[in-house]
Amino acid sequence: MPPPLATRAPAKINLTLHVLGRRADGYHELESLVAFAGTGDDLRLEPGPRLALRASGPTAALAGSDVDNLVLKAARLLADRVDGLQIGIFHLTKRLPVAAGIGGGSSDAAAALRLLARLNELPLSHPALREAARLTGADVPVCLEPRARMMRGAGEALGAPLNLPRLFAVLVNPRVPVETPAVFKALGLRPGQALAGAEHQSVERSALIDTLNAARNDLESPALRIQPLIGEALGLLRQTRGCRLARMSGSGATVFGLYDDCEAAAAAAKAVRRARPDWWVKATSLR
Ligand SMILES: C[C@](O)(CO)[C@H](O)COP(=O)(O)OP(=O)(O)OC[C@H]1O[C@@H](n2ccc(N)nc2=O)[C@H](O)[C@@H]1O
Ligand SMILES: Nc1ncnc2c1ncn2[C@@H]1O[C@H](COP(=O)(O)OP(=O)(O)OP(=O)(O)O)[C@@H](O)[C@H]1O
Repeated sequence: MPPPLATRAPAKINLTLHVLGRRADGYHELESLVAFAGTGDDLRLEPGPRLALRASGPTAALAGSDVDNLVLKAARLLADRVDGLQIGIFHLTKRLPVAAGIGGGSSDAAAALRLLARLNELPLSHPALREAARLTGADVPVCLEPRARMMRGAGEALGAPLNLPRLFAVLVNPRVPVETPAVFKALGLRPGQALAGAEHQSVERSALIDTLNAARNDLESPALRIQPLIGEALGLLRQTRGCRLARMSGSGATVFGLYDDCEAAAAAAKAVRRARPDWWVKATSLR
């Protein structure tokens, strides 16, 4: 029996995000340790002659029109590159907050490519798949095989998968969208300009949280200027018992807190929810 054509599109978390500078083409050169959460969207593919998307779930309406969905963009880019590609109708269950720095759209697009690869018996290393991922968006290549790893360049240069210890986390999003281009713009780099103090850092497995504490997210302060609720979310996490690190993911507004065990993460999520019942708050694990 063929394997079921369904997959999870997990949230992407930038445990670190160092901006090295801005390239001549306007994109920023990054160095980011990326991990994936136990929470995410779900995608299913029903094979058929027509490419289409049916989106449902609590945040589906926020993701914009189906024709502009990154799931279809990725599928079209792959169909343009592989003769006779078998396609079908995608069913997306959308739960992740949108424009939230946790790569929801990117992970959905990567999930679509994984399902098309499975249906067409293409390896994930297939050049057409890699190219379709890269052209869909900067975060899509790292989401193609969602395992913790270093991401460099504009997102296209990926390190080998890392066996990180499981991290217990709370994700908090104040339910305000933050647009990625605006945050990069607020960083204020000219094309060709390096970010002062930018240096390469290697990440060791041991004492991972201490290592993470020595790193940072360079998009945090420009994003905070655009959306001050990010600061409130960070402040709330820092007040929770046992919070070892609180930081923003990607270009925001989602922030994450790290804890030593899942009980501490669950208690912290409860405390944040009590303070802000209107926010999206999720206790999860990252790896
Ligand atoms: C901030 C991160 O989430 C970190 O993982 C990603 O770099 C952003 O990935 P993404 O949302 O998939 O980005 P894209 O949709 O490809 O690009 C959105 C916009 O972000 C800016 N952008 C993105 C990635 C990058 N390395 N440099 C950039 O300057 C560009 O202005 C681009 O027009
Ligand atoms: N499947 C999708 N899910 C969410 N947003 C989508 C999707 N397809 C297209 N979009 C559009 O993409 C934009 C970015 O949404 P997304 O949730 O991927 O942002 P993000 O989490 O900030 O991404 P990143 O962390 O990669 O910067 C939104 O403006 C949204 O309208």
